[in-house]
Amino acid sequence: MHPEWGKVAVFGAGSWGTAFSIVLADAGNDVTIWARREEVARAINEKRENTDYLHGIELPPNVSATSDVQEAFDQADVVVWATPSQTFRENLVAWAPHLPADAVMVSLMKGVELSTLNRMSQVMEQVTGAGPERIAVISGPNLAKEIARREPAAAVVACADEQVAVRLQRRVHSPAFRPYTSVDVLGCELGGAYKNVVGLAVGMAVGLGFGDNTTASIITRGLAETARLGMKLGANPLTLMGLAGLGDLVATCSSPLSRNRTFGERLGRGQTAEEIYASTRQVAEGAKSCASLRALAEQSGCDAPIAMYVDDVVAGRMTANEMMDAVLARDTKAETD
Ligand SMILES: NC(=O)C1=CN([C@@H]2O[C@H](COP(=O)(O)OP(=O)(O)OC[C@H]3O[C@@H](n4cnc5c(N)ncnc54)[C@H](O)[C@@H]3O)[C@@H](O)[C@H]2O)C=CC1
Ligand SMILES: O=C(CO)COP(=O)(O)O
Repeated sequence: MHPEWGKVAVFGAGSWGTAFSIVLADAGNDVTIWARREEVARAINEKRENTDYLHGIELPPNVSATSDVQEAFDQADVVVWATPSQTFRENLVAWAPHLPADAVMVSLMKGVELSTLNRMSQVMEQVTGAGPERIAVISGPNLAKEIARREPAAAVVACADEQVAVRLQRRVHSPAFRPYTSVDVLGCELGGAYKNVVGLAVGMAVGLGFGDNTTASIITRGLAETARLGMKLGANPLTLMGLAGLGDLVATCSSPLSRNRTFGERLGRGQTAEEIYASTRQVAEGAKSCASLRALAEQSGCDAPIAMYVDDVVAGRMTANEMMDAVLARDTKAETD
């Protein structure tokens, strides 16, 4: 390990927390993963594998795991959050008293809290009282399985303090993972949450049997919708054209590995959200964030038909087929309105 670096604590031993630990380890960090279940921590330490979430991937020797919060934080100067967004606040309230005072916190999560419409950086700020120089986001086209196989990929490291972003960039730059810096935390978070909702809509189109014209149209209008809300909220539109916006949108909407796209595909084939939830324990953030992004758009006076209709389908108020008809029947307008 680098002589000036502390340890990195990764909270969440799901697919992304585990895959990102490989990036961190390959970049030269000592990593401790906090796992909610002790047997997952034990499997990581003894079998060098997270059999539940990343089967068949051998973890590097500088990754260990624990289910003890204090042990996970010990010696950490960077803390990475990789749990589902909707339960993050209650988790963080429990973890915050043990958080090392100067540690920089990094969110890998891609969702907007339903009860408050807050982004994860806002939750971090509210619960821990940390300033913007200790709050960062890493986001991009990063499907966990591909990252775990060390397939080349890039992402954005965003922090309001550019020097902190540059320091974090060094901590996550591995031979297969190329990070770019940004100061646009809001844009990165919005891009990450919105692409999941658009991924659901694309999945529905695929499930209904439609082809590439349909999916390309949804991706493009999804990006327009993301940019419309993003600009209203103060994001840099170029962020939404970058890796945390367009890049992630393309990866999610094109890949059968995406849980959001798969969730949408099953809705398109006529399953209900409840049936899908009952058959998987993996998180599809868009199924919840469609409602928060819809509400955020309504609050901002922004037209957001994709978030609105996806929310209606997930909530069972409309079928995927009815959604496609409704989208096409909307009043016509100029493309750039
Ligand atoms: N899987 C991927 O390819 C990527 C995922 N993300 C984001 O990372 C975040 C985590 O996703 P994944 O790791 O993929 O999810 P996952 O479903 O694979 O794993 C979630 C992890 O959180 C834990 N967990 C679930 N509920 C919890 C609770 N109430 N309290 C504490 N821990 C809890 C689970 O035990 C599991 O370890 C999400 O916001 C997702 O959008 C971001 C980039 C890539
Ligand atoms: O965020 C991701 C890829 O960047 C993962 O997407 P899913 O959550 O849809 O699998």
